[in-house]
Amino acid sequence: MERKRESIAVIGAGSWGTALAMVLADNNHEVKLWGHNPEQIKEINEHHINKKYLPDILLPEGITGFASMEEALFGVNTIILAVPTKAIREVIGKISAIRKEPLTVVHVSKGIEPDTLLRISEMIEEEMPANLLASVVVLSGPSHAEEVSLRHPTTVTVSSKNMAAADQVQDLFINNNFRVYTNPDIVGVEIGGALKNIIALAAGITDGLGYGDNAKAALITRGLAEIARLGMKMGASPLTFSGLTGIGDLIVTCTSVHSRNWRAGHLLGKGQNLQEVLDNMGMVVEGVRTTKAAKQLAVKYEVNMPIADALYDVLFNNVNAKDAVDSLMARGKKDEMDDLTNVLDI
Ligand SMILES: NC(=O)C1=CN([C@@H]2O[C@H](COP(=O)(O)OP(=O)(O)OC[C@H]3O[C@@H](n4cnc5c(N)ncnc54)[C@H](OP(=O)(O)O)[C@@H]3O)[C@@H](O)[C@H]2O)C=CC1
Ligand SMILES: O=C(CO)COP(=O)(O)O
Repeated sequence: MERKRESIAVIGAGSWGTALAMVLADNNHEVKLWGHNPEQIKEINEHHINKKYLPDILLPEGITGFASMEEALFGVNTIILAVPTKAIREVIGKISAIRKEPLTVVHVSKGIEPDTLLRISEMIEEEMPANLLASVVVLSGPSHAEEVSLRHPTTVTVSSKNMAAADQVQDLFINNNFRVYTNPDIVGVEIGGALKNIIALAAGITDGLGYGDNAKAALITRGLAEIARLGMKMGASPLTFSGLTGIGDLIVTCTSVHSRNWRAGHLLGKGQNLQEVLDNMGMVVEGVRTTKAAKQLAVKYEVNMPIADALYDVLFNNVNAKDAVDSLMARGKKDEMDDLTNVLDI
């Protein structure tokens, strides 16, 4: 494929920002990787390694690290925003204070903001002055940074209210290891990506409790049902939940040892408390904060979300993990398609 070389800034030098910077560098783009830790940026520039996040990976020469946001943004029209959800507003604020020209913002984070209940593209639209924001695109799907950095086959989806911008982002990233699809359903893509982390925490918990594949299959399937119920009420297409950002991301996050959400859940299931777990992770566990948002969304949209509710009780109300599983199993009888058919009106 004939590809125009572009200068692109990746904002956030954690696992995902670094892995995506590698994909862009492999595609011959000039990649400016911004991080807020000058020591880490020095290490990236001098040794081509991001020791904390991808310790065994040699970064391509096409990636240059920047600790100055001003320098990172100079001469770029597109940024990849790869920081945890809770840092989005602060980082967009920094960018907006510096930038004079419009930017396309590609966000790759998976979360929902508690209290405002905004999706990430909505947070960006709210935080960034309209004259600086050309388009917001989301890139999401089943994609652990550890495997992307090894150039293992990976598929993701891009979505936007402006699908011409999503098409351009597809062209920036797509290559023979990293296959990028488009989907115009931005609500479904963002909701699926954010809420699968809750189910992955729950799957880690059941694994930690010593339960088996039956329990995990139940969580993935019934988790998808509750994500779809909520997503459809929020305006998503039901079809999106059968795609990469729905069942695809649920499978990878609930079954992979790379998943921080699964790993955190596993430690909880083994008996550690939440603070101990988070202190030991050293990386973002988005599902914890998203569980608070999901609990609020379930109330707002009047959707039944028993797994999210049970997880909320384990995380924030000191409910014992085994007791939470027992209560889920002891609920009243239901039809498998209850609530889904109501929302679909069939
Ligand atoms: N890792 C993965 O495989 C995937 C992750 N994602 C999503 O990408 C997002 C980022 O995750 P990921 O890269 O994995 O997270 P990591 O924990 O690996 O890295 C987070 C990065 O963001 C930086 N950061 C945190 N707070 C701020 C801030 N206020 N200002 C500037 N930088 C900050 C961290 O810096 P410091 O080192 O100083 O803490 C670190 O460099 C999440 O929403 C995640 O769900 C999506 C798909 C795959
Ligand atoms: O979103 C991811 C894979 O698609 C990464 O999941 P974790 O944040 O649980 O590691």
